[in-house]
Amino acid sequence: MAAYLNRTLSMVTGNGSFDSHSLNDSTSSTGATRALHNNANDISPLQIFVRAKKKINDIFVEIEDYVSETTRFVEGDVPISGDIIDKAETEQFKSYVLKVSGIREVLSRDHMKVAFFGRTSNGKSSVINAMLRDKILPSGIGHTTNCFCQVEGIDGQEAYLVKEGSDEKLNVTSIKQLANALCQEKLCESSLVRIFWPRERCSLLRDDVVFVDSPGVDVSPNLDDWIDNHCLNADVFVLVLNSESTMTLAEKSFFHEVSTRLSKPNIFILNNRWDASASEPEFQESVKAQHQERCTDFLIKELKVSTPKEAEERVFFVSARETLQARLKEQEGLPAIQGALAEGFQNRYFEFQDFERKFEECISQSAVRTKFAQHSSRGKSIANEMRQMLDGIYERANVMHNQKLDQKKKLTDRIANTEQQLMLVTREMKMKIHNMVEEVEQKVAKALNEEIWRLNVLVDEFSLPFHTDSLVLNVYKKEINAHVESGLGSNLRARLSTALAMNVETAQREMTERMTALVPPEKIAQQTQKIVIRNQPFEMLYTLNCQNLCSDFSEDLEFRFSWGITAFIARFSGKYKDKNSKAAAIAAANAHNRHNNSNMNVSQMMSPSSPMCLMPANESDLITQEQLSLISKVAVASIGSQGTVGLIVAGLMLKTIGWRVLVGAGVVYGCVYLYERLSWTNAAKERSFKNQYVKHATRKLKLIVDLTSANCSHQVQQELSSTFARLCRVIDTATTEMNDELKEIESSLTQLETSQKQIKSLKNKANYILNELDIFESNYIKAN
Ligand SMILES: Nc1nc2c(ncn2[C@@H]2O[C@H](COP(=O)(O)OP(=O)(O)OP(=O)(O)O)[C@@H](O)[C@H]2O)c(=O)[nH]1
Repeated sequence: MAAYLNRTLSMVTGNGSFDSHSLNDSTSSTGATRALHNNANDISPLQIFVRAKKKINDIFVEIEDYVSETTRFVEGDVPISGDIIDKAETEQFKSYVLKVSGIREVLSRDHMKVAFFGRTSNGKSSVINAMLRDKILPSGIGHTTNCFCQVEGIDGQEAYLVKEGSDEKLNVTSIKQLANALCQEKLCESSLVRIFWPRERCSLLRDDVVFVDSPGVDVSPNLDDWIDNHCLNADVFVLVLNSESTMTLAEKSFFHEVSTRLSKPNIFILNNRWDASASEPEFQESVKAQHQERCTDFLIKELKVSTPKEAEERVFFVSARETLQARLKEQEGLPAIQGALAEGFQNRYFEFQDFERKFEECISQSAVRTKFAQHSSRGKSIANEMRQMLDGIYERANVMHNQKLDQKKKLTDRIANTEQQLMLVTREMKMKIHNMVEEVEQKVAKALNEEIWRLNVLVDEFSLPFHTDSLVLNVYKKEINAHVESGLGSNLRARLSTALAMNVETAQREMTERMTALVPPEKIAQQTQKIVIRNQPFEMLYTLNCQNLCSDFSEDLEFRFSWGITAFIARFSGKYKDKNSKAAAIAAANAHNRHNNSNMNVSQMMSPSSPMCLMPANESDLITQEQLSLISKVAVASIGSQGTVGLIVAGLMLKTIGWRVLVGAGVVYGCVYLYERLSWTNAAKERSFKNQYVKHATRKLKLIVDLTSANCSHQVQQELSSTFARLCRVIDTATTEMNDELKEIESSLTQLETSQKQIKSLKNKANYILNELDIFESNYIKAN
């Protein structure tokens, strides 16, 4: 301080008078202190706070953008957010938005706060006014300030004040009434009146310093309220003492209270009214030394807030009134020393400036450290927490990415394998169906042939009363047709159906097992409805339709003597008839093979009108029929001439054998005839009818053996093919689903990769912010 005083004293003239021009020069720009300080360090201490505030504010703008971007990302941009980001994390990210906006809010209100305390009339308001170079706060003898008055800067030109709990902007001249203890309108001691003063008018306000004036510590017992309401965020405390007296217990106990509530508060002690010492120069040094010792002891020993070296720099002897007067004159363009100023004004003035310089350094450092260190650390912890959460999200995204890649590979292999296997299984199944169909065809043909061979047994079982009456006979024919049809059907069913159904079911089961093994079980599980083969077991339909088949049956119930000539002719012609029937059967079978139409209705095919039935198999059959008709004619002609021939034969025989033998033979012949005639009863007719029917039905049924077996094999083929087609559809659906799933996985992979890139970029941003805060701390906090 001595060097500083020597330097500044050089501006004072040799005869001890104050050179106001020198002072004016130095204070004309930003004030003497700042000018000196700027020259020395090239930067105002307060500017450190201003720059630090701007810097941390810029960083928090970045943090706010970063937090919003990250929140947007976790809330909406990540398509599979539910899998890699849980709700709690999303909520946590959202909470950072509020936290950062809260910090920015506090940051915008952050300023350097200096609070003035001391007994009434010690000159607190005067000191503030002197520092602000204007008579802003009311001052006067006695108890003037009756509430807390806070002076802060505003950007506009108009000063105004606002009472606590009100938004009304009051004229600043009313501060004289409001804050004055003598005023009618009483405010609570701890209430606050905020005075907004244009920044342009005061450099300290421009640099974000806020001044708080208080009522005298001796006028109120509510010191706790004061500390809670006005001291906790103060960066510097100024204890304004009256140098004409000594520090009181009230002042001491207030600061004791402050130092217990705040860790190492920055306290300056101004021994104000030091101009009074000029009137008693002989005691000046000893009083000063006494005050200095008591003050430093108070800071070092009692409050324990300063080291001895620091305490030396915290105690000043000033005159606020003189400083204010000098500064007001300077602003009016008048010399600062005009008027009656006590001896030693220059020293007191420069000491006031020295106080201001130390105060500026202290408040700037303290505010940067206490306020911005906290913000910086909060910013770091937010960025760190977010980076950690993003690390976790990235890790989960990575795990999921690998899982999806694995799923993609498995699915691709599965699809390729399914397609390949399906081709093989299809070939195998076609072969199996073909073999089975052939087997069924053979079995049915064999069984039907056997049943036809045993047809007489079935016909013999028919027991409806027989009568030759045409009406009764028609009903009889219908019934016997029905009997044969159902009998054949049930016999075939009994012989074939169970084994066939089992074979079909086994084939279907094997088919189902083979096919379903090609796709994942869960895909099959979704389609069980489609896989269920059938509710009822497979049953073969044997379409015989004897009614139509034997509709052309016409019985011959005329009596015929078995030894008569007609019978011989009939027997002879019967050979041709049999031969003809055989040819027709061959023709029908050929026609069936040619058409190979298994769907053709058997009855349709075998109806009398069917060309297949009537048409001979080939030209040679036609010749045979013509020959037959010729033979019949010869036979009839023979019967017609049998009387003449008989007489000739009888004559010849009579001559050669003798008449006795002939008579005997005639009697025997007659007896045989009689016997046959008499035994031609209804039962015999029925037998004859049934025999004829069996022959006819056998012939007809043989014609449809191939067709029926083809029909049956076709049913089996239909059954197995439809099962196979159904299973193919199931596989198709499953493969389509797998392909869709593959597409989904591929799209998820793309999204995950995009998300991972975004997360990486967000992590980098967090690192950038952390780095910015590190630089901020090393530039502004650790450097202080
Ligand atoms: N001689 C002299 N008088 C001073 C000085 N500072 C202030 N005063 C006078 O002391 C009286 C009280 O000054 P204030 O600034 O009102 O004191 P205060 O501590 O704010 O008082 P309250 O507001 O009542 O708490 C006023 O008349 C001032 O002019 C000084 O340095 N020297």
